[in-house]
Amino acid sequence: MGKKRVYEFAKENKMASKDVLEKAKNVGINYSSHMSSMEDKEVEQLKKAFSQKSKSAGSQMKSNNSKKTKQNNTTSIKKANENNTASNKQADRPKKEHQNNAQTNKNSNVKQASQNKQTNKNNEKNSQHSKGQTNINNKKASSQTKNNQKKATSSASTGKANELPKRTTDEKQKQSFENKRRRSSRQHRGIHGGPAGARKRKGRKNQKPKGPVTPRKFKELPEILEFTDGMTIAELAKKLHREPAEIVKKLFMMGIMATQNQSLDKETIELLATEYGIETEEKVQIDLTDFDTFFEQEPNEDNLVTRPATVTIMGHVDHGKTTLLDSLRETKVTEGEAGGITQHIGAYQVTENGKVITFLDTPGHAAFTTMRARGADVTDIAIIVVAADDGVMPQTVEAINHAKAAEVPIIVAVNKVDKPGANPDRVMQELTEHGLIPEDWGGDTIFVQISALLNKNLEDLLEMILLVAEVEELKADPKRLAIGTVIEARLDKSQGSIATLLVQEGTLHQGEPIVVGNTFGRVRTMTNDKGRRVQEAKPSTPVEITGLNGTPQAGDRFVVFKDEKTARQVGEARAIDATEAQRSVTNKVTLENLFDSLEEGELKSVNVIIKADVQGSAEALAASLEKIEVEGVKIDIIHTGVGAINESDVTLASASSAIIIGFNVRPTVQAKESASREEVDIRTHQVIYNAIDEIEAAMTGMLDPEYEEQVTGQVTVRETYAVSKVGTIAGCFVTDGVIKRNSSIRLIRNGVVIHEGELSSLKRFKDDAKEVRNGYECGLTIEKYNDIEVDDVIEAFEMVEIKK
Ligand SMILES: Nc1nc2c(ncn2[C@@H]2O[C@H](COP(=O)(O)OP(=O)(O)OP(=O)(O)O)[C@@H](O)[C@H]2O)c(=O)[nH]1
Repeated sequence: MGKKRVYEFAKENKMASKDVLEKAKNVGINYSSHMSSMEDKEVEQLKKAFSQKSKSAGSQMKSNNSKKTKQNNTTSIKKANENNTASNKQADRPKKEHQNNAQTNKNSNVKQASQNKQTNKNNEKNSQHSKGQTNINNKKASSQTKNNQKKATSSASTGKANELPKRTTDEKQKQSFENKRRRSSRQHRGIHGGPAGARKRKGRKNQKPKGPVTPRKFKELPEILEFTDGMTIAELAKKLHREPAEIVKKLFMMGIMATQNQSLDKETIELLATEYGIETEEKVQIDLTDFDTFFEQEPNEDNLVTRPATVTIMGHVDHGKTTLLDSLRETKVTEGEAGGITQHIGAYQVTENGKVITFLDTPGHAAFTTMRARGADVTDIAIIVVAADDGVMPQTVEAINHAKAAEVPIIVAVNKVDKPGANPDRVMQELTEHGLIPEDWGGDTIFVQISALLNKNLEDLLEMILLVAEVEELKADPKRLAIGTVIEARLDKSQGSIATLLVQEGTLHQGEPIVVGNTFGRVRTMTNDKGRRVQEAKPSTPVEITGLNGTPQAGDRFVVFKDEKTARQVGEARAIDATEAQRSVTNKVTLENLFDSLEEGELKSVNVIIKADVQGSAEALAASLEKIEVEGVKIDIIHTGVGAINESDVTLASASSAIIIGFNVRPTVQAKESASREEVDIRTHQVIYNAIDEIEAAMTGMLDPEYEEQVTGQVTVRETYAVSKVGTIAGCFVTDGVIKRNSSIRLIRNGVVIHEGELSSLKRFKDDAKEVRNGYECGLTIEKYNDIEVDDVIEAFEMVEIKK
């Protein structure tokens, strides 16, 4: 038996590897990780150190659970601090405890004093993010944080004030409603501004001496003025318990002219508050449609509990990713569940030593990166599978780089060790070049040699995952409203949209209002990875849900809201935002926008993908298309293939801004869906020439059109009438061709062009005319031009595009 490793020692002594590492450090032994091997002498030394510790910590070390021990210690430290007895014991404790201690000490006064209050608040805050306004204003807003104490006392005195820094959604909704009302009332006043304003002024003049119409009870100024940027004077007046007129006056004295309904900026409001001698606190409005708000929310430390790790398996093609996922699923999932049949929902959980691990069921870094690209970082640990008989391959390197880019810890699973040509050492050697050095060679990467096919060493792999998870200290707050990420989503004929969600924080319950990506709804049903209906899903748990009004996409994030109304509003707003965003970035090439793309210099060649019923037609079409060249713009065939246009063609087209031409083939349903989502242009034809013509026409159309002037007719001015408000009307006779209402004109006097412009009216007798032909009389006026004289000649012309 070889040397003992740190994690084995930890396991034997029923404690966390992390604690062992720390203790070792304290006694002067530096292990690089939990995989480090221990000298016998060190084992003894550590045992001694721990037994001393257990003496000094009293009965607490007796606890079996190492985590518990840590917590117990911390709580006891807290207590000790409170009693001011901690200092005697400190020398004995490991470094981390010192840190804890110091921190607790530091925090204890401030924290402890406010904690009761704060905890309640936080609880409320965290568990009710649908109520929107979180404590952000505490962080960002208050320009006067020094005033916190004051605030505390004032808020303590009134229950309502106590809640103020935390804006609830109700308040937020009220606020946005208020804003709308304000806007509409402003508009209203805009329309009826005169009379309303006048009435007010009159009223004030007449009634002021007699006192206000609605006598207001005198109220003290608030101690803190809570405001939002852009508040109106009227709104501020309410907050300040003062008449708006008084504020208008005050501002006037400060040199700021403003009316009651005028919005004031932050600086002015702060100035005004200074005038009144009170402090300000800005309330920052949270945009509920921005999910970052929920994902970046400070956790409520008191609620944090350990959560399962989420693992993604990556590696080169055929190195055994799927086999590993299947083996783990078959041996581990079904094992624990009597008659359990695993469902493919995109993720599943296995239990090892009573601890749960969540595996994402889509192997490969493409899915991993797509998720990341959409802002979803769900993976905690990456397993890089490398076949021992094949070694490090291009996609192995890619996978390593993807994992490194995501800053996710890596475990290497050297697979297929059962194979005759297996050479695990070579794999290790090759991986060192990519920064993955095994523990035995002085590095800190965990390598496990497995055979996914024969289920060999899978337990070891799971144990290592648990070990890394433990070191990572993965925690989540199950008490808040759930947030997380879509793992998979599809449209089902009978059930509608089905999405697999991975809960990342909070607990998801059946029936909750939810916004998923740009869709929303209520969680109608929840099914777990074993196909069982469940009522709730805790952090790191994947569940399949129904009840959404649309189908989200993998990698979309979800947020649960307290009430359906907010969920609907947020969902609808996000859908609108997404449509607008999509509209503004239409960079996909379609035959329609081909010309614009070329004009902006984005394209020098047009990428085309050809799918045909037989290879011969595909090649013929490709050859013909490649011959088209219009003004230096060429066709570039990036892919040809036989068979229906599938999703992969669309993905390729989307990634390379290509147009897909189908000859005698149609797109599959999925391809059609994905093409409309990705805005990929698919053109299908039965006749080769039509396909060529269409492309050629589009390419011709996309070239800069050239125009030439075409004179359509001539008229002579016979009379002129000066009409006030209209200008000069010319009574004319069409001597040649035709003059149209939308013609451009040139006014010629004695052979000299004296004006060029547009008509502003053209009439036959009293009626407006679209055009007047040769031999008829007409009346006309010229836009913004009145210097028309009898015998002037008016030439009508049009700019006509020259066909190439
Ligand atoms: N001998 C042996 N063969 C294995 C082992 N693991 C996987 N294989 C075989 O290797 C081949 C590829 O395995 P997959 O699991 O499909 O590999 P993959 O990495 O998922 O491949 P892609 O999905 O194409 O990326 C299959 O024929 C497996 O049976 C193993 O441990 N030992």
